[in-house]
Amino acid sequence: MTMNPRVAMAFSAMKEIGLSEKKVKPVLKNLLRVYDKNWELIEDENYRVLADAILDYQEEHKEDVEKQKRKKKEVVESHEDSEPPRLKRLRQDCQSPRPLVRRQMGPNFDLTPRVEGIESYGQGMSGHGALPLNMCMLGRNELPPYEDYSRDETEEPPAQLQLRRKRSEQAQPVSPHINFEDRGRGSLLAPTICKRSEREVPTAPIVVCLKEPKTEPGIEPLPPKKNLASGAQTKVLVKPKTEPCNDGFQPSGVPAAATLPPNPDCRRTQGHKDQNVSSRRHGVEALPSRDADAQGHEDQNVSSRQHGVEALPSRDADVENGSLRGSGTLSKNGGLELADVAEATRASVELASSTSGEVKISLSCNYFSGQPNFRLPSMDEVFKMVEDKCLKSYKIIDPNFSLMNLMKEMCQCISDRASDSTDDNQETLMQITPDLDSQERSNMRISLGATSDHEDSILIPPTSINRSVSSHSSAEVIEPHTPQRLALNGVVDLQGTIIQPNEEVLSGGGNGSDMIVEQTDVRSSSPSGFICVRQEISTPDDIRSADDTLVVVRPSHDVNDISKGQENLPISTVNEVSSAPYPPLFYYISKNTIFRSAHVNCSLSRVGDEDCCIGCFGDCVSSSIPCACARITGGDFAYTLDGLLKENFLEECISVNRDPQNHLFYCKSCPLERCKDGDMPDPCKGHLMRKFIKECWSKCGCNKQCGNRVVQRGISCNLQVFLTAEGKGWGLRTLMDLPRGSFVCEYVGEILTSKELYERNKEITDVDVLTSNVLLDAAWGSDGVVKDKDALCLDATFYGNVARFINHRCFDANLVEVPVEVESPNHRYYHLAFFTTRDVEALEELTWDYGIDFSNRSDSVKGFRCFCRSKDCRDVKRQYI
Ligand SMILES: C[S@@+](CC[C@H](N)C(=O)[O-])C[C@H]1O[C@@H](n2cnc3c(N)ncnc32)[C@H](O)[C@@H]1O
Repeated sequence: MTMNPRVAMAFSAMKEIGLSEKKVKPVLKNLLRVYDKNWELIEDENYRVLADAILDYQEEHKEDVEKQKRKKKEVVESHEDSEPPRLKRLRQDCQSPRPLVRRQMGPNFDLTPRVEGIESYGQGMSGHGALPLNMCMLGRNELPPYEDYSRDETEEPPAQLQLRRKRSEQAQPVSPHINFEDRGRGSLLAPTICKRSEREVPTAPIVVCLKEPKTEPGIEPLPPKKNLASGAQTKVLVKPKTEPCNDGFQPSGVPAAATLPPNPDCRRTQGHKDQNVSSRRHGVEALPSRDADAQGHEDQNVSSRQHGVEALPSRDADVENGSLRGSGTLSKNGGLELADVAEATRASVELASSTSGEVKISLSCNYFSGQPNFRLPSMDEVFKMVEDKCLKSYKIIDPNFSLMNLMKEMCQCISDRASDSTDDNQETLMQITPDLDSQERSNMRISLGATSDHEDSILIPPTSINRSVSSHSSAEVIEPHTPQRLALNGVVDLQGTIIQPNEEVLSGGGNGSDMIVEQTDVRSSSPSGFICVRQEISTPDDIRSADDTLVVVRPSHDVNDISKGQENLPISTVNEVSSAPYPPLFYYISKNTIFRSAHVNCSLSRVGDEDCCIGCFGDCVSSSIPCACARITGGDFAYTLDGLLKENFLEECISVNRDPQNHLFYCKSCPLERCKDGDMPDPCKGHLMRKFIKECWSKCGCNKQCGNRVVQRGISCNLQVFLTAEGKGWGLRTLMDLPRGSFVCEYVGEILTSKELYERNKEITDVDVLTSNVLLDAAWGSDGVVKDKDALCLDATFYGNVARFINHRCFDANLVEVPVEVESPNHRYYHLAFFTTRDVEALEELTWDYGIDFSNRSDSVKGFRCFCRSKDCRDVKRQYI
């Protein structure tokens, strides 16, 4: 049914002053009824009457329920003898549209009914001729019994409704906190909280008391429009009648004479009572609840207070305990059109908070109309239960143990931790930052919850976010950024074998135009409108949000040092080519990190005497007799005294790359093939046999400056990440001349088993994110079947170092990768180190040969179109075949 535009306008006007449709609707309906659909009166002064009525209703809710009940009871008792109980048939047949109210309005207007013949009831009660009867919150069938007094239209109405203006004739600002001043004498806008028997007693006509609104600080007065007061003296105001209310709302179609069910508010009040009492014991102040139905939330708030908790402003919270059930009953039995709260399903309570309130723990209950008995229990009850459980389960015997204190402490710890910028362990914290596209907007914020007031950026420990932050929790907000396809869609082993999770063809290269850029706009897909973030993008699960959208959150880059101080030298980032901002975000790590199941046993106990040089002292390389650590390299160290790779060693490494066919071995049962889940794995495609370096390490007697400790000392040349002009995307270059055989950097990433990587890539491929991984297979084939747990890979897609920027160059790349054992003597796990294959000049790009076979369609298409410009480019050759 289309909404009456005037109703819509009224809703909209009220919305502007913060009154929800749900609150406006019942009051408006009753006003329309009372004012005989005289919209002008309602619309006058920017809906002042309506606003007043609503706000007074809310205010009235704060009244003590018992007091009202007592009053009502008194009224009932005082009238019981004089009035027949003929109240049930009210508006059933719409036959009594008599003017019941004399419309009057003066400068001091009253909307006070004068009940002819029964005037004494009201006057006796209030002194203003008003009876303590709520009109505005009554449903249609709750209209007061005066309608039962069949009267002729021409007769004097049984009551007069007079708007009584108390203090001034001027229009007043509408405040959300206007009080009725005559609440004590039973103003009409209070919710009906009465028993069924009370309602069935004949009572006096409707009384609507409007009083001067008070101006709340900070609320601008509404501009005086048509002055209600000045022109009001002759205005006909109110005529409650028994017609079906067809004022734009959905008709109920239910006979109005039905006996009213118990008012939901009664239950609500009761429902909250326990909670209130309970909460007070904890002695904390409650926040004002924005939309909360005054009484209901008052209770809730009180409840919260006692736990040191504040009741959250809950959008739906004005339908709280029991009210859902109550409204349903009303609708069913009484056809109460106003009871449209069945869909309201949420209640939120803040449980604990840090001292300054920036960190809070809140409880949110979702329930549905299908759970009519849903009632938020007393928090004390709950806390007691949990504490008892804790005592039972965890044997916490300290009688002072308090869950509330625990939660408070937790909030405080988070707060302290989050704001402790000098923390040494800062790397374990996550900095929520803007994407680099919007780096200038550096004050990106995290909002802990959609309604959080605290929007300052904070650091959050990864573990606290991993998996827990989703669209549902309305957690941190971060601008969506553009995860870029990083490298190869598959694992490139050192020979060029690629683990291909599937045969999907990926296009694009490393440049701005060809590179496939994945736009992950989580905002658009997040139900809450917030962007979901994950801190650890370490598993396929982790990179998906609750709504199954890829969520990529990485820390921001420091353009002056992409390593953020983790390397010996700062590594700057420059873009001299385009307006594209900075590289895709990732976690910079300078050391390999085990993802989950990778079996990397680096314990000292596994390093036998034959694998270290306990007896050495100082610098092993300068010693006349090479130590045990040189055994693997044929009794001679791979490094020169200057720390460069020796010529012959380097040549061998290069030739393995350039002439792979002569350096291949084949697994009996290749873990790469096994991990693809096939019952009949394909035969091994071959792996390169490489030459290893073994560096001295902790169990060795030499010192840190020993010449056989090159890779483990880390980067020692000036490097820079830059945007290539050839369309390869970001690349790495040296800022200084490097002699041939210089160590440049190691390939650092997460260590995964090949199975894990396969699964990850499969998952990532599903969402079109390219990966950047290498296979640590340099020693495979040497001793039979490689166990799955030993088939290790490095993945720098999410966690990596500067090597993830090294682009591919066919054949004559200026870097070569060399397996280097440091901690582990068993060849399964090693470091992959890059050395220069020739002298490299400052500002030259550093490249290595990924070993991709561009002639193998399935390999090359998953990689990229090569822009290496090598005269031996395999991709170019393929095109000319
Ligand atoms: C390990 S990443 C290198 C860094 C990458 N350019 C970046 O911007 O992050 C590998 C990716 O760079 C691009 N790339 C590397 N070498 C390339 C080449 N010779 N030609 C074209 N694209 C290349 C490809 O997109 C490849 O998937």
